[in-house]
Amino acid sequence: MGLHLENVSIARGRSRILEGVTGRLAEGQIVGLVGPNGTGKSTLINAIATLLPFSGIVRWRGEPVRLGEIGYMPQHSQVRADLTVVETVLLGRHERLGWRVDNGDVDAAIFVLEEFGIAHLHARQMNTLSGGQQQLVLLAQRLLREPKLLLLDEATSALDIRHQMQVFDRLRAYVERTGALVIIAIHDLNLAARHTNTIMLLDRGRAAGIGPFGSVLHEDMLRNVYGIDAEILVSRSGHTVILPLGAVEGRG
Ligand SMILES: Nc1ncnc2c1ncn2[C@@H]1O[C@H](COP(=O)(O)OP(=O)(O)OP(=O)(O)O)[C@@H](O)[C@H]1O
Repeated sequence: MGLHLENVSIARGRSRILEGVTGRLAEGQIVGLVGPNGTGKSTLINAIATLLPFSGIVRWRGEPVRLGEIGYMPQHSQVRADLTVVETVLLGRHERLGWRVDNGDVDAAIFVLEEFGIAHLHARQMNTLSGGQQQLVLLAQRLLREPKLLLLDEATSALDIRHQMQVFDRLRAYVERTGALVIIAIHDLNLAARHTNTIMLLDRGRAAGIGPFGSVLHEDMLRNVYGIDAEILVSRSGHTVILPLGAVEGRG
């Protein structure tokens, strides 16, 4: 059944931030939500997560979204409390844990940390980690919940290239194991081309295209929406690569 969006619109004051966003996103895939700065990606994610009032329809598996049942990681997520890494990951299961944490839960938390290559940090205080390390821990926390709908707002923006690939490999394995739908807002179009199944392109609050990368982000679309001239190449290993050539003159 997946996620169904119909005419999702949001206005703030006089400005329309989302306008008539419509589309169906099937389960069992990674969807890259892309578009230039300020085009409404975070707003759409927040609307799906029920954190913003909107007009239109959002249905997950035919029902309204319930925030407690999905995974959601906002842009610039941080942990301010005085917690260790493993405690932070365990908070992903807080409804289930109550006052008792059993060994099975700790093992599961350590396992997710191992998958992200950061199990060696398990006893560190969160506030002693780098921004990228914190981002990995918070992703591990979201995955420990095993949500069937996972909304990630630029969740790999602080990561080096190896960790970005590691995160997408883990998300891919997670999607294949659980049949979940992962929607990730992302600026790096080459990363999106490599690791997502479907692209949802926003252009000034409207859905300008939904589909496989090549059918949405062709050279004309990059010019019209992003204001860049670019070549789209196929690498020796058969992957799509966007090579930006320059900004189109006269675009703000
Ligand atoms: N609280 C707010 N009040 C008024 N306008 C807002 C508010 N929050 C966001 N906006 C506006 O809504 C538009 C969409 O913002 P949003 O953060 O959703 O874009 P985005 O695509 O996620 O951008 P970025 O890629 O820069 O993170 C922007 O023009 C922004 O200025």
